[in-house]
Amino acid sequence: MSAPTITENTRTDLLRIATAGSVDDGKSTLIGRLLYDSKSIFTDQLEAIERTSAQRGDSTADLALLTDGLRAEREQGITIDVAYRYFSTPERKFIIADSPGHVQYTRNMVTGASTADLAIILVDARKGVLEQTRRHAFLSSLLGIPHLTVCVNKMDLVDYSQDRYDEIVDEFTAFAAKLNVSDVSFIPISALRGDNVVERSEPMDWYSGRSLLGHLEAVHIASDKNLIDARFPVQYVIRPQRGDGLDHRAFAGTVAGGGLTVGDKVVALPGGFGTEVTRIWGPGGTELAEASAGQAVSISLADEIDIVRGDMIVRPGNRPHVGRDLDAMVCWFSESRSVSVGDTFLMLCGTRETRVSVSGLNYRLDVNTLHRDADADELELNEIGRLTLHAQRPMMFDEYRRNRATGSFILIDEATNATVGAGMIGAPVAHDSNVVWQETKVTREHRAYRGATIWLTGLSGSGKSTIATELERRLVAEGRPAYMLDGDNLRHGLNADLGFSDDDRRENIRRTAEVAALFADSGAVSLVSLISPFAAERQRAREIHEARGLTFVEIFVDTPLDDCESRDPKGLYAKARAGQIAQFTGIDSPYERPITPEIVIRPSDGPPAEIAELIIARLGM
Ligand SMILES: Nc1ncnc2c1ncn2[C@@H]1O[C@H](COP(=O)(O)OS(=O)(=O)O)[C@@H](OP(=O)(O)O)[C@H]1O
Ligand SMILES: Nc1ncnc2c1ncn2[C@@H]1O[C@H](COP(=O)(O)OP(=O)(O)O)[C@@H](O)[C@H]1O
Repeated sequence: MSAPTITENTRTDLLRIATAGSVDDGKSTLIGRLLYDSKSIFTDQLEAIERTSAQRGDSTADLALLTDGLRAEREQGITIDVAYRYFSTPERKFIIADSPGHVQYTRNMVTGASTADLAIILVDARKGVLEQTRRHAFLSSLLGIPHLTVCVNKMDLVDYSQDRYDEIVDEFTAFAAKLNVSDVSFIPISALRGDNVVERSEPMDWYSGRSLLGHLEAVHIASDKNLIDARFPVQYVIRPQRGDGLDHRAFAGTVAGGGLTVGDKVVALPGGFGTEVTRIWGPGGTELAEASAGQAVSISLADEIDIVRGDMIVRPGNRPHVGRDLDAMVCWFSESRSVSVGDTFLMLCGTRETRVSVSGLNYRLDVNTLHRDADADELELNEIGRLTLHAQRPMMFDEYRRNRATGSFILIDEATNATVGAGMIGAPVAHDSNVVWQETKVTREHRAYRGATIWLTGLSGSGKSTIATELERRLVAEGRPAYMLDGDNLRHGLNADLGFSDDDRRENIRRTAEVAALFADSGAVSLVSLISPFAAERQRAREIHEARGLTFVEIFVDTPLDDCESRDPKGLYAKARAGQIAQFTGIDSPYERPITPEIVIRPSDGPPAEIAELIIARLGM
């Protein structure tokens, strides 16, 4: 049976709208007007509103009752802070997140707006651009909402004055220039009277643009989505049940970027093992050929890899950052506690949860002036600042501006389980600049042995590990401290978060070089057995040693690819040839041969034991 293909799933038929503004700005009325004039209100609701308005003696239906009714519901159950209203026209479907404008505005706006395509900012024509307007505009830009629509409301109360409107447009434009928003539109409206909401306004014939609804129907959002970076955070692992026809485990989740197609080569992070997508199911179990961002699907993979909730399936050549240190803009929500350096929280980033500690508060931002206060030592309710966080286990993430789903997280108070903050990731952090080198009193002269690093490089199966094992055995037998640092083994622990992309291999080599240098510094002989395919990285490993006065010996285990492949001790070449492992060195990932290694070993040099003898003799150990 052939699976149906979804070629175009950009979901441009749905527009998610966030609204910002306080009750006084007429937000409820505006939403009500949109629903009312686009005939989206259910008749029974409408009758109830007309009844209530009549009871109050109002001459027209008070549309704010539509959303205020929701607010009353909300007050009973504190969990729903953001109300979602749905309506549609023949052009499009709309979801409006109505976040109440009270004291918790940051939380509500962040919660309601984080997936929004467009934010409506309401400005009262009489009051103009207020502190709150700037705050909302800033939050919208921070949240990466691609389109901003400023509705200058209550135009009827300023006699539909074009001058007043132009003044507000100029003032807002001047502020927005400092923000990172690419698309800002302005519409003069009267939500109460319906001017330019759904129908064009007669008294404002000087305005030639679209009505708000016309604008919402027309705004182009297809190109806003990240269709490039395939990201599939695993939410659940579905194990096969007897008789369900599933012969493999399946992994359920929502595609958080790009798309996945049956047959795609993928890797599961942080483990980094490569495999292939074999099947994709949509909701209700329909089999699909592909899935794209926003779709909830389950997938199965060709290999039985150990994947758990919180892991991420991505394409081998396009990976998110994997790391434990990151920099983020954090909005603080908690009334009961502030955040400062040293605090710990649970971080939920996509489906992955880990404990984090705050390792730096770089600055607190004044959202009105955009001034950065670098002296701030905490963030309180509704404040926004840039924090550096250190996670207990590796996190997979993208920069927020690249992917809002994989670039955001929430912070949870471990004691109360309350969500206390939300963050938008700026960048990974390489190291902590506040760390200084701690000198020790024990120098190399005090140690019984001078250490060194013997670095074996070569293709997989070339014999690096076999030779290193022989060397280790001989040296230890002679009482020399020696320790083998094998690529495979390190990848089970220290380097478990790394895969086989060029970047990950570089990091793998860098870390291993650092560890080898520490062992060598302690007086041991580090026996590194790492493919280490890049000349520049091997050179860096050498420099790490030489900078500390440590001996570094590069041994090139020069076994031709054909020999390695016919040995194939782990069956990996066969898998790589069958396309089951991507980026395999020598097959579809490069190996740069060393030009001037200290020693070159060839298969004709004899069995591994003899080779080890030879090396020890050559090095005079
Ligand atoms: N795609 C791909 N390419 C190369 N190797 C792969 C790959 N996937 C898994 N493996 C297994 O991982 C071992 C290599 O790890 P290294 O840390 O030495 O590699 S590297 O230095 O980062 O290039 C290597 O072990 P060795 O055979 O001992 O070298 C393989 O067993
Ligand atoms: N000099 C050699 N001559 C013949 N076979 C070798 C030699 N060195 C290693 N081998 C064999 O080749 C394979 C190499 O595997 P391994 O040492 O794990 O390579 P690598 O370190 O590159 O992963 C082993 O099965 C080993 O017995």
